[in-house]
Amino acid sequence: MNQQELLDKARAGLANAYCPYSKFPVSAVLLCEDGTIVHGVNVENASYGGTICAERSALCAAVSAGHRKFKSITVVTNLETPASPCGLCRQFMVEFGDYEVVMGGANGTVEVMSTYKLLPLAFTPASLDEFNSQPSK
Ligand SMILES: O=c1ccn([C@H]2C[C@H](O)[C@@H](CO)O2)c(=O)[nH]1
Repeated sequence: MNQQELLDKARAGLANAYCPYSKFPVSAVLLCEDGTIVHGVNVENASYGGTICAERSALCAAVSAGHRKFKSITVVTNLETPASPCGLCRQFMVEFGDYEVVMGGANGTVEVMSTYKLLPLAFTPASLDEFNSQPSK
């Protein structure tokens, strides 16, 4: 599946976003290593704090279905220029390694980064592995 097809799928998903409070739909599409596509949208909550972003929504759906390796995540909003994932989503994304983050704007602009580039000096599972292998632990 090429970049444009993923962007189109993500854009189609915007209609499913549940965002009655912010009215800011976000849609994400994960391309899993085996080619499976998993969608996610932001799901807001009357408590506000219970809101889950589209990126984390997609990752939770993918992991729940048994996927842990990803080639890319494609994120779109209705902003003209590409919006980039929030800090919490960056941490959530990097948990599963280094893969492409494709951000698409409504004006057709596309920005491509990676999970590692979006979160420099990230705290990752490797940090805990290092700790657990310390003899002094
Ligand atoms: O990376 C982000 C940033 C924000 N949102 C959602 C959360 C909320 O529903 C709305 C406004 O912040 O956008 C996402 O889905 N992903």
